[in-house]
Amino acid sequence: MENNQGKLLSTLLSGVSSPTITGSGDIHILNITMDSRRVTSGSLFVALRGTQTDGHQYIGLASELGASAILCEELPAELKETVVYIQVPDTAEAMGYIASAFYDHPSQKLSLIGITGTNGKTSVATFLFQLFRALGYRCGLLSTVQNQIEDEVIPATHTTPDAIALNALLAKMAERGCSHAFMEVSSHAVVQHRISGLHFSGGIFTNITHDHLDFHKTFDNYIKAKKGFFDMLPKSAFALVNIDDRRGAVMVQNTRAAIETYSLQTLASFKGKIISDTLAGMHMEVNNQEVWFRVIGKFNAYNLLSVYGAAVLMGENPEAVLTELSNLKSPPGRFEQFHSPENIVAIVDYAHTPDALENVLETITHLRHGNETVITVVGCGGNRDAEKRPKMAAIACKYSNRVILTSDNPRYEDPLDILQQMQKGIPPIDYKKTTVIPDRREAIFKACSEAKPEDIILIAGKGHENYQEIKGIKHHFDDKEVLREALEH
Ligand SMILES: CC(=O)N[C@H]1[C@@H](OP(=O)(O)OP(=O)(O)OC[C@H]2O[C@@H](n3ccc(=O)[nH]c3=O)[C@H](O)[C@@H]2O)O[C@H](CO)[C@@H](O)[C@@H]1O[C@H](C)C(=O)N[C@@H](C)C(=O)N[C@H](CCC(=O)O)C(=O)O
Ligand SMILES: Nc1ncnc2c1ncn2[C@@H]1O[C@H](COP(=O)(O)OP(=O)(O)OP(=O)(O)O)[C@@H](O)[C@H]1O
Ligand SMILES: N[C@H](CCC[C@H](N)C(=O)O)C(=O)O
Ligand SMILES: [Mg+2]
Repeated sequence: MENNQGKLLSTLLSGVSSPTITGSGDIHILNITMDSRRVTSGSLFVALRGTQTDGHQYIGLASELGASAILCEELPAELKETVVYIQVPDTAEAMGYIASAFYDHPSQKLSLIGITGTNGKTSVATFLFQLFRALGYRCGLLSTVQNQIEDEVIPATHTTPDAIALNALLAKMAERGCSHAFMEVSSHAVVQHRISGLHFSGGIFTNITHDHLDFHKTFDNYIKAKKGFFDMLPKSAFALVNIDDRRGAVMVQNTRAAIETYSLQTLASFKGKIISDTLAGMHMEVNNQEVWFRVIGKFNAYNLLSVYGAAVLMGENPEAVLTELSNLKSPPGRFEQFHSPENIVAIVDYAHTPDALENVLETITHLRHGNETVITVVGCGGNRDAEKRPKMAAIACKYSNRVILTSDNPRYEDPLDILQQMQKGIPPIDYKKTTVIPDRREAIFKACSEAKPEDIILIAGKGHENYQEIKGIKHHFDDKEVLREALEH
């Protein structure tokens, strides 16, 4: 751990392949940071090439602020005698190994399970965390909604934190006696080497569909990013993949880990079948054993199956696992249901990709008894993959009787531009059922005022989020809060 004496630089570099050191490795590093604004005396400053700027520009500043060592890809023109420079081909990758060493390799002290895929990461990680706690283990969780060490909640800023924050959190978990940690592995995290140097006991692949092409540019790159996680798994780990997803096999093509599969459609190590699915619960067969779950929807059948598989692969008793799983509730903002006194059903869900929206709406379609009206309120995030905008509007129309298009974190874009791009996906025949209400609160109120008893409202895209991000400022906004108010109105 970080202490007054710090860590010997040469020890920190032991996992880094062929670093070129200018100066002596025999100095003590008190902390590591990739942000010059956080450099203090005795820091190791890591120069990262980012999307907005290049950390190499801040090397001079970092040494003025007291950095005793600099990790970089290119040496600065002027070297300071009092500073040690370590040159590596990829600073982001090296930072993973250094962060791990700085915190005494916490991932080796726990059973660390990573979950990757376009949708379902938070759900699976949270279910695993809840399950293993129920089975009596001390556990940690790293997720989009929040990080958690046993009962202590630590706010999350990313789905997968940067390598330094990540190792610091894992170290805290190990220190508190956690035996297990469950974390989401985003595709950004793989590409940016946030997970380099970590020791995983297992990896889970949920699915891959359209998202984040603003960052990865092509679908192929996005697949490669996710596959990168399985490529790095050690031989001792398991790689549990959803083989109903067409890319499931590709994910584990080059992995050294033991390949295991789950499926609702075909033979697999963990095979499930949905017997019935209603608002009250889901009845399934899991490896020939019948079980009733509180969480519902086909997508959750996949999530539960992967959780069951992972737990069994970690040596847990299958029956005990199913008993505990059947009691679990959905994580915050994942198909969360609200029932008004007049019996209007409203669902808040974090579906913010075409695939997630389609899954949720298909689930709702299955749950309908007959003449209920389905009203969907949905928007798309600003400064994010624009290709999903018309697709999500089209999907909302396909499955709903009424669609209200609204704003979802416009960030630095004009909300009306985003809405116009969404509208391009609406087939002319559906124009009549669609309304555009940029103000999300108004949109939710409108949906609730139109709904009659038994109708189903879906509020999609923000789930657990408690803000609306506009021009760099996060204004308090909570779909659930507004919904409760609107339903009582
Ligand atoms: C696109 C992306 O992933 N960006 C992340 C990245 O920032 P960046 O590459 O833009 O960094 P930059 O601003 O160019 O700066 C480059 C370097 O210079 C340094 N710098 C900069 C200024 C200065 O004065 N001094 C200085 O040293 C910065 O600290 C940085 O190390 O590195 C930062 C530090 O780790 C992250 O906070 C930031 O996440 C931003 C906020 C973000 O929105 N990320 C999203 C897209 C993201 O990561 N999402 C995934 C998946 C979400 C999902 O589940 O779907 C996630 O894991 O959360
Ligand atoms: N296995 C699944 N397959 C498809 N859709 C799913 C699955 N699980 C959940 N979903 C849908 O996707 C939404 C997001 O789920 P979840 O938060 O678990 O995904 P995530 O992968 O963590 O997303 P993010 O990339 O934002 O972190 C849910 O609200 C639900 O609509
Ligand atoms: N982690 C995802 C979440 C998107 C959620 C949606 N509400 C949005 O803001 O687009 C992202 O940052 O792309
Ligand atoms: Mg998530």
